[in-house]
Amino acid sequence: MPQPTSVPPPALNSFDEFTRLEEVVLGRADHYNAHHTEPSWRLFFYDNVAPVLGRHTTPSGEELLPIPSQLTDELNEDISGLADALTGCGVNVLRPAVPGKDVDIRSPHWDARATPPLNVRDQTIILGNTIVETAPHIRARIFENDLLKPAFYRYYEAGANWLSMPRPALASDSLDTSYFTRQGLDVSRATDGETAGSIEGLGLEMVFDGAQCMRLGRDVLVNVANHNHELALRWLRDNVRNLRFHRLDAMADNHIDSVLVPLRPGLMLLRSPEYLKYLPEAMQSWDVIYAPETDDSNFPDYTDLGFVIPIGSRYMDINLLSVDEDTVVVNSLYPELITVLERRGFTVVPVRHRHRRLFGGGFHCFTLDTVRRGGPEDYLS
Ligand SMILES: NC(=[NH2+])NCCC[C@H](N)C(=O)O
Repeated sequence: MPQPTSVPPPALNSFDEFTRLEEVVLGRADHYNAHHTEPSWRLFFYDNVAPVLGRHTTPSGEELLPIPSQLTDELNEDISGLADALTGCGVNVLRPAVPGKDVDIRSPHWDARATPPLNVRDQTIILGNTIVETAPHIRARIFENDLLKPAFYRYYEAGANWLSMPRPALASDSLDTSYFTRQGLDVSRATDGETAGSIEGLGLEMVFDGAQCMRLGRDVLVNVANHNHELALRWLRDNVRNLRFHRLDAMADNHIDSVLVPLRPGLMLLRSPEYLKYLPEAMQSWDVIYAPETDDSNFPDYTDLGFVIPIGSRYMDINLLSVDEDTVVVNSLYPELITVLERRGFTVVPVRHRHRRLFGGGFHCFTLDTVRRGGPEDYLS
């Protein structure tokens, strides 16, 4: 009798954001029941949370802000919808391991409630056949990739290369606040009450998230907004020799995937014309779809739920995921964008995603596209 043959895992191959998607890791929100709003978290989300900090801090200085379970349940329901849609498009969907419980972590310098592996785009960049684990900014995320290791070993066994940026200590002086201070903003709402220890002689560290990159074949755009990021760009250039890294000078505080999404060679989705100037010259002549206006009616009303904090902006839904150069998965709660994309000839797969502003991620953030068909093409000449 013929033996059933087990299909070998595919080779890691992901150079861009738009060629045919074959395999993806999709995040999960199990146990996402609190935001630990300690200083590294507040600084990371400062653009969005500064206006509500203070107003929402409890008198006891409690930093663990509970997320109502209804919201996490609804988020998981929407993520299941995304999993089904991707499977329906013929994409193989892998998931991170489940945390199993709430996890409190402690380093020699601080402690934090661990963040579940939801926004898997953030702590890893796939550069061709190389897994690059990045250097977390948020303390609560320092062990997040452990839950992706089953997937990473699967690709490693199949021949992938695997690198990690030096793990930052995230001590009290590690993070650069200059992005905000350059704009004349007071960062004390983020940094006040810091209880982490310091390390003598350690200044600003290499700190960087995968979602600060956009991949375009042999070119990678890299948002550098401060010295933490500057160190990481140098590390990328030194360690990944086969690609060209282009510095985008402070296009955003950190992540750029709710500002810019390349849709196919020569066409990109961009938040607004003011962002064009940050892009490499070759991209400035690309055709652009600007993100259409949306209004508050597309966002849930949380007033009855008591405390919730928006860590994502109203632009989160720019953050779509391409299945191929003609097919995109878009939040059904951004109908204005769906209309524009359909008019441009795209096949849009609508998937509902309600709580994107509370968990800081859209479909691009929730996914790590590990296998796409494209190679190290030159899209910039
Ligand atoms: N990979 C991600 N988590 N991206 C999300 C970027 C969100 C961006 N900071 C905004 O508020 O619009």
